[in-house]
Amino acid sequence: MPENQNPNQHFHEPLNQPRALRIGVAGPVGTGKSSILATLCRTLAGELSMAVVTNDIYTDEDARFLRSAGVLPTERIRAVETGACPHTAIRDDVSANLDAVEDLEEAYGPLDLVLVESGGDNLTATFSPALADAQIFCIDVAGGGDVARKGGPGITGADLLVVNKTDLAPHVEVDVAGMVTDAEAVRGGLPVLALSKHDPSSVAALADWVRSVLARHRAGSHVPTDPGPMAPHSHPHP
Ligand SMILES: Nc1nc2c(ncn2[C@@H]2O[C@H](COP(=O)(O)OP(=O)(O)OP(=O)(O)O)[C@@H](O)[C@H]2O)c(=O)[nH]1
Repeated sequence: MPENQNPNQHFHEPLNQPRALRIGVAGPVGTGKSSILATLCRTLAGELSMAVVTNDIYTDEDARFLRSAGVLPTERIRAVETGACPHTAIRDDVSANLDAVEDLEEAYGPLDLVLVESGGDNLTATFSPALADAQIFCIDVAGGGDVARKGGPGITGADLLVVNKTDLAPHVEVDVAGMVTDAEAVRGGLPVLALSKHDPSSVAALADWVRSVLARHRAGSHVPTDPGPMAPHSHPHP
């Protein structure tokens, strides 16, 4: 083993199979990222071979939620405990996540689709294009109607922006159409989807978006883009 090599890091032989499409799902705490993964698994697992990687700072709670939801065979759901700012594991040093994705591909491949959920964070987290071929950024109406105007790389540059929990809009006095218009104004033509897990037509639109990215990935015409770096931040070091 070369000097300086991390003994815990696995090394993967190149797989003799097409690589799965990797879609990252990021967004602030509680906006519905795990629910989006569960919805996509329920909708697409009958037609696609899928796996999931979750990121939590201290626990494997999101993975346990998805396992208990019964949306995929439990062994296809892996948890990465980031043990640090969740930005780090999806952006600065993606090796633990890449390990998890490649382990799943080795064990259950060929896979069509791997979904990677970021740890809940503020508005600034984005995936490195080295980890995610495409990324969904999720905000929700419960965060208030002005969230879409606040910007940040996920809102302005993610491949898809989801405005989630639209069924709650009347209860929190938010105008969903206005929120979507605000978001579209800062996204330069990139798509915005108003979603509720209780609204089948919006769920179908989400699944169709995934199918369209997968078709481009398979055709070799999908190019991962970087929504841009997160805002400057620092980590306290004990
Ligand atoms: N009414 C409604 N509730 C939703 C919807 N999507 C998610 N929720 C609820 O919102 C809460 C948070 O959802 P999660 O999917 O756990 O959110 P998350 O972003 O993964 O949360 P963290 O991993 O803690 O950041 C749960 O109580 C969900 O049931 C929706 O479309 N409508």
